[in-house]
Amino acid sequence: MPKFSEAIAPSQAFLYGEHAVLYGSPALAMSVDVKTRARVTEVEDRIIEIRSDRFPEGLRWRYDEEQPEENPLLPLAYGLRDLMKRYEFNKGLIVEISSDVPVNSGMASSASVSAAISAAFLSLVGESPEKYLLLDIVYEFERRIHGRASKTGPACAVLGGLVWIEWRDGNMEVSRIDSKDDLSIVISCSGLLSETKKLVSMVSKRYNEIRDVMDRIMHAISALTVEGRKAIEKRDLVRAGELMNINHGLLSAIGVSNYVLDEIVWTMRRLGAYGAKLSGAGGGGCVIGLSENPEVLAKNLSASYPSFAAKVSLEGVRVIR
Ligand SMILES: Nc1ncnc2c1ncn2[C@@H]1O[C@H](COP(=O)(O)OP(=O)(O)O)[C@@H](O)[C@H]1O
Ligand SMILES: C[C@@](O)(CCOP(=O)(O)O)CC(=O)O
Repeated sequence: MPKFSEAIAPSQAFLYGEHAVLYGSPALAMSVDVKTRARVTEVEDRIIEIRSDRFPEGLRWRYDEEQPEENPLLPLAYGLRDLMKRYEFNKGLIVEISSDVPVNSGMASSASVSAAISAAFLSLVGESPEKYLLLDIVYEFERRIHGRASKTGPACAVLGGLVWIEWRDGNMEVSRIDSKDDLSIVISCSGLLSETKKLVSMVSKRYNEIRDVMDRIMHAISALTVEGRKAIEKRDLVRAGELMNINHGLLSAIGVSNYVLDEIVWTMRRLGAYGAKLSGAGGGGCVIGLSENPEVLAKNLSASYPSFAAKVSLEGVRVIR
């Protein structure tokens, strides 16, 4: 039996502060109990092969003989190649990914996958890194995939729970707040792709063009994120929902919402949500909402959009074999 290891990692919902977190604001996100599983198997051939149920074309790369062809899985292969060098692993790997996380949906599928494969690889080579070291490794993957990125997705995938991102002296610091498992949200999917890299650069262009205006919006998002944290910690869902509504309005203002996302947000509100907003990069992807009864809201929304209730995952990435 070839040597292998397997790990499982949760995904993310942005409660407050996406985009603005790239401009110095804090962010609050929830690790979501919708997960990615990755198995990493050692092989003698010097290859990196990635198979994924979401990317049926896969990738196979003889890493010291050929240049790999363009492929959406390439950033993962490059990230693995770096890890293999760092841990002096001179063989090959077959990586099998199966994920319940919708791709390009604002749920940080990229970070969830990167955390599962990094943790599985490290276990294969007999390492059990401290969580914050693993977080830095996953953040490197994230930067390969997106270019400019915050640590929010990696923190949700690695640490689990509610994660707080803030800037101190020019560095992004990550901490876990709260440790109760009683938070659930509703997630509704637009079916439209949310292309993180494209949206981040669109916002950056706008920021450079009308900086005074954009700075004020980012500042308002920063303030509401701080208030949002207080409301979430107190489990004051009414106030937390109200702040989500404000956050969604400001995300619309910076240009990352659209007709479909706004329609889902309004449908959630009409069906009784305390508040709703797009989650992640926007332009498509998912909308999240807070409600007294997320199961019932998700069921009612399902008539119009694929929707489900999702619980906070207190557990971050975990090696399972
Ligand atoms: N199930 C998966 N299998 C393999 N790679 C994945 C999977 N999910 C995400 N990825 C990687 O992450 C990229 C998508 O990341 P991104 O555009 O940020 O979407 P998201 O907002 O869902 O993170 C994919 O192009 C791929 O490299
Ligand atoms: C726009 C941004 O704030 C969130 C992107 O989230 P996602 O890739 O859509 O899950 C970028 C980031 O935080 O890395």
